[in-house]
Amino acid sequence: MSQLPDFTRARVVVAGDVMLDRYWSGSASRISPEAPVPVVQINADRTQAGGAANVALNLAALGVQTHLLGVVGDDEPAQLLAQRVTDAGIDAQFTPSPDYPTITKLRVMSRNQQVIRLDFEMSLAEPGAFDRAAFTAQFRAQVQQADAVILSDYGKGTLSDVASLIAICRAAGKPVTVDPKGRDYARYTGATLLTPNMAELEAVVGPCPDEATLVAKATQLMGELQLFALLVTRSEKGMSLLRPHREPLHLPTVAREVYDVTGAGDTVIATLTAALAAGSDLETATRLSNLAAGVTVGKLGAATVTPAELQAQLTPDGPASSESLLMAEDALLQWVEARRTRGQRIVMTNGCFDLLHVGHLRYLEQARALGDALIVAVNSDDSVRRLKGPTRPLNAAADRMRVLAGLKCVDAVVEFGEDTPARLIGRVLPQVLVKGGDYTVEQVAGHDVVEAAGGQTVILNFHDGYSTTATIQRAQQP
Ligand SMILES: Nc1ncnc2c1ncn2[C@@H]1O[C@H](COP(=O)(O)OP(=O)(O)O)[C@@H](O)[C@H]1O
Ligand SMILES: O=P(O)(O)OC[C@@H](O)[C@H]1O[C@@H](OP(=O)(O)O)[C@@H](O)[C@@H](O)[C@@H]1O
Repeated sequence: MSQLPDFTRARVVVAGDVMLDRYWSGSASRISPEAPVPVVQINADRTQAGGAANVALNLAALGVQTHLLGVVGDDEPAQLLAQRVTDAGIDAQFTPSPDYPTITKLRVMSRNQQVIRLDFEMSLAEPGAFDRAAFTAQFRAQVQQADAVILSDYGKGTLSDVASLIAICRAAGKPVTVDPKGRDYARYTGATLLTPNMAELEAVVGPCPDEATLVAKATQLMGELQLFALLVTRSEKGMSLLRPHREPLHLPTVAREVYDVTGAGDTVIATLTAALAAGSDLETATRLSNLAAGVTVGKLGAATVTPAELQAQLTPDGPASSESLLMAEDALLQWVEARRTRGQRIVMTNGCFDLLHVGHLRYLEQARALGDALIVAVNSDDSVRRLKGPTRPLNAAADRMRVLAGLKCVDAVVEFGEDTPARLIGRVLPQVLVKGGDYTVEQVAGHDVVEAAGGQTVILNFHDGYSTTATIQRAQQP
């Protein structure tokens, strides 16, 4: 997939805890004479839509026809919030709650850092906080015209009868994604998909110290709640998509720089649901949401992502210098992820490539033809010495890799230090793993993990008469 779905044809309803994010900023150059606290001299007051309203902003920034339902007080923050969402082209219906404040998060900032956050809120779960029947009636009406629904639960009480809202979506046959809160997940039974972050999930299923435990516990929860899927967002570890009877899909983060992670979860659920509503399949929608989160964490405050920014993540940069094909392992994983998201088939092979000869070239060209991008993993100098003896390699790893990177058929080059690249292959999980004809499939390091993940191992024909060792021997003859 190299094109984005057409988000403008999607119509999505967001219901949940809307809030106003307020930022008071100024310099902090002295400590108060009254108490050991910094004095911030405020010179800027900025407001932004937050919580469920930030989810709506993220949808609108993608071009989605967005309808927002929430509860606000009778106060200045309510007016500011209404202004922010209307400016973004969102159709908002706010149910009044005159005796309660509009939920407001006031951050006092200095040098782009929070000095303190002040929350103004009272639980909207209390009976009589707002006209719940009117809210539900508006929700029901909006759902009928929607392609998909998002329930953005920050535990403030707007969604305290979330089970009946999910039932409305199900009866209307509309997908409903939920950003959950609290410990009682039974109330989300029957939702299409939940997007807890790690802390939210662990609060419900207990500690998940490793990926296997996470998958086991999340899979059990998914079954109990009869979900279609569960997407666990894992901060700097990316995200994991779980579906019944399917292998988990673990996506590493693609963030190039991380500045402020506030609201990344809002971006995830908005992008994922927008893509589903625009006709993408769940795996593509998840990959897009991961790319979008990678963009948003590079921005200050709760932020949004435009289709142009998302498209830039999908579009390869212009002609790269061959040096840029030399990658460290983590950079390679991000590179792989971006290509997978574009639907590319990744091919991987490995070797020492000490003296490159035409047999190598033919085999690498054939390997490249099996997919859309070829990664070559190269043994480090120590690894070559262990395999081939103390006189090898003739060329240092940096030079061997640089020569490979100059070949037209090679798209990425990475070094590995172990005797075999099995661990690295297990991280990359190429769709096609290739070796030359001097191996059988069973002898190819990493073939088992690649095949378990649905990939294939290919042994290419051996080109007789070409070998580095034979070339060295010829050169040594008097
Ligand atoms: N520190 C980080 N480094 C890189 N990516 C991050 C980081 N924090 C969040 N992300 C991205 O944002 C997504 C959502 O963030 P997460 O912290 O898991 O959820 P939430 O914002 O709901 O607490 C992650 O899946 C990841 O793609
Ligand atoms: O839950 P509390 O802390 O009371 O309130 C929510 C806030 O922490 C912030 O949570 C963020 O989302 P993420 O949770 O970072 O995705 C965004 O929605 C902000 O707009 C919002 O102010």
